[in-house]
Amino acid sequence: MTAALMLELRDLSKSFELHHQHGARLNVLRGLDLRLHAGECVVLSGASGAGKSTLLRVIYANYRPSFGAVHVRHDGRWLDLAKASPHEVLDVRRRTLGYVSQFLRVIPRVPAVDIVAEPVLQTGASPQLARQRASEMLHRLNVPERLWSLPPGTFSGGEQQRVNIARGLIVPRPILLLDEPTASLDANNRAVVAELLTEARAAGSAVLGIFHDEDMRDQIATRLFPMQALEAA
Ligand SMILES: Nc1ncnc2c1ncn2[C@@H]1O[C@H](COP(=O)(O)OP(=O)(O)OP(=O)(O)O)[C@@H](O)[C@H]1O
Repeated sequence: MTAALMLELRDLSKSFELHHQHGARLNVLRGLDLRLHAGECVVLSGASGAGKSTLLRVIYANYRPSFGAVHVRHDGRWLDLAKASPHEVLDVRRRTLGYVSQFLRVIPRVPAVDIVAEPVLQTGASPQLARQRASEMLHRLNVPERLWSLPPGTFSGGEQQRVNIARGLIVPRPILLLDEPTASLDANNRAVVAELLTEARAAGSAVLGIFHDEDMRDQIATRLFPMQALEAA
């Protein structure tokens, strides 16, 4: 049986208008096509500045593409995020499309365990169950228990990153976008993340990510998607 197509980019282009340079345009993505299936892990490769993060932000609808389509399978039907309403984008983000970046958005005074538990609460689960699931994730990612009840503002870079990954992976998502989520992790914790991603794929998630670490790439990528910087117009 062939795996379900989950995401399809068609003829996607993105350029930025540089307001400080008399409206010059910077072309970052041009005519890009990509298909992502359930259970795959496609890793974006290419030099710094090739547009890898921009591509993930366009898919997550942080940036609107200049041209082309971002078709996402949402609730069994196809939706073009390039044309979707803000309400539809929020619904897709809540139930279909997860995004884990390098940085945790710290909310003052909210303990780590509650930051991780929040996506579970949003599914309608009880606070007890959400906290239990959050504790399991934090434990798995080797975040010391003494930190769970503290807000992560003062945590180390790697500790914050692990809280961020725990939050990003705690609820299974049909499509997962990962922008270097393991950049500050040691080899042990990278291996845990690789394991969590393998489990997510086995459960049917389609993964698209940026990983500069070669070991990590070798462990998780089912395919590479090479990208190249374009010349400025
Ligand atoms: N909001 C923006 N406004 C203007 N230019 C931007 C914007 N976002 C990205 N760029 C430019 O787009 C190009 C691609 O950036 P991007 O961050 O996508 O590259 P990348 O491949 O992810 O690089 P790296 O591996 O260094 O993170 C860069 O030249 C960057 O300056």
